[in-house]
Amino acid sequence: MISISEAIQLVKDNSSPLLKNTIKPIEKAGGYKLFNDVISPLNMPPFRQSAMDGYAVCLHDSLTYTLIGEIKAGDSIQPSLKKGEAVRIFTGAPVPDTANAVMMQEKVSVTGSKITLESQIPIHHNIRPVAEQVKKGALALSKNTKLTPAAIGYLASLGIQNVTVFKKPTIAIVTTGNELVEPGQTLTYGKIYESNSKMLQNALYNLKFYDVTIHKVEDDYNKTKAILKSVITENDLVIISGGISVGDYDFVGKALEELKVEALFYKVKQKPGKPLFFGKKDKTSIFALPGNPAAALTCFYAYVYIALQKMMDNEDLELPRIQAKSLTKFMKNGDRPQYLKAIYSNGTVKILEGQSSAMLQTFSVSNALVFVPEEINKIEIGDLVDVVLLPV
Ligand SMILES: Nc1nc2c(c(=O)[nH]1)N[C@H]1C(S)=C(S)[C@@H](COP(=O)(O)OP(=O)(O)OC[C@H]3O[C@@H](n4cnc5c(N)ncnc54)[C@H](O)[C@@H]3O)O[C@H]1N2
Ligand code: MOO
Repeated sequence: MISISEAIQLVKDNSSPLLKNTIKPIEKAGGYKLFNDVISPLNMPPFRQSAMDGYAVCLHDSLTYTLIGEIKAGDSIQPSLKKGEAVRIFTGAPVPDTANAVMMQEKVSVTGSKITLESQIPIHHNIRPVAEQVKKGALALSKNTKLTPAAIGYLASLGIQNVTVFKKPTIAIVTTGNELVEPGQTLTYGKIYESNSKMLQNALYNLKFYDVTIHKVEDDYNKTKAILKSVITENDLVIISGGISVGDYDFVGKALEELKVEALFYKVKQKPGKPLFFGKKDKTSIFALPGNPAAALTCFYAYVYIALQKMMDNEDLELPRIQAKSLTKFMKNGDRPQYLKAIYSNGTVKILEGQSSAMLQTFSVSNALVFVPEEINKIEIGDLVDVVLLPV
């Protein structure tokens, strides 16, 4: 059995950026990182734009101008202004080449075809110059930029429809167990509803990993081996739930061994999640999470999360950790470091009742895990404790 820090280090050392690429329509590229520099195909803005609703003028010494027309956003007209002439103009409309400033309408008084400015305005006032944001042929966004909603909008404004991004891992979730029944089916004696696949799939979706398939297998050695063989070949990451402990019907460990998966660790000194397995076969990372639902989800956040961040070449590999004042007392049994379901709020944290690794009720209302190290057995109200913030 290894320590949590050794296990985390092994996950970090044995996970690497995927470096594969894929082309995505920009509306589906949010959260991805650019695989290439994106070069702007046009000047942005493509023409001199009015930044205000008001009057475009050809400046002269007087404050009074003669109105000669109107330009709306979307118009393609190019009236010719002489010194002392003006056109009515609206935000986003093209400013004629012969106009050199725009005055907002609040600062203009109009009498028939004459307008009078409140004060003199500087040249170029309220005109967005051509290519102010980016020039045609210049770097619009550089490789590795994470595509935020703003970045998607920016690419769309440049007329870009598709981008090449770093591919995210293809992920298989495999659940094991004869006792598992699909929600919707009748629950007979001895059976429970299968919940880990939906839980883990949602944890992945929450982190914007959508290339996820779910596979279910009963407690049968040959079937377990067959399914694991195929998902390991076809995916970058395999997350198995259950069947990894020492029972006579826990076939995952034996099947992985038979499939020549390199075991990097099995069993971590922690609660919950002791019988956690991590291994590799060629480039595929394989986690076998304990079947107990809360143990499976805790291990997902503490270990699988790190592998995912490493695969995406992200800098922050672990979930954020802070210290907070405990609002509750807690007594730890045994010497395994423990992750406790908790609610963090504003510098304080409440450790919840019901910490069994079989229970999801408390996890459902948690937004954090309190980490209690090996050497601490007792938490008093007011003690500063380590808190892992969950991405919920
Ligand atoms: N003799 C020992 N027994 C056990 C030990 C041990 O050290 N010695 N460790 C215990 C710990 S700790 C855990 S955690 C579990 C892990 O067991 P497995 O990973 O083999 O998981 P299963 O036995 O398949 O299932 C455990 C539990 O979780 C339920 N489960 C499983 N999969 C699902 C699912 N997809 N959805 C909902 N619930 C699921 C399953 O019915 C069991 O109740 O081993 C202990 N035993
Ligand atoms: O690892 Mo188990 O999760 O302690 O129940």
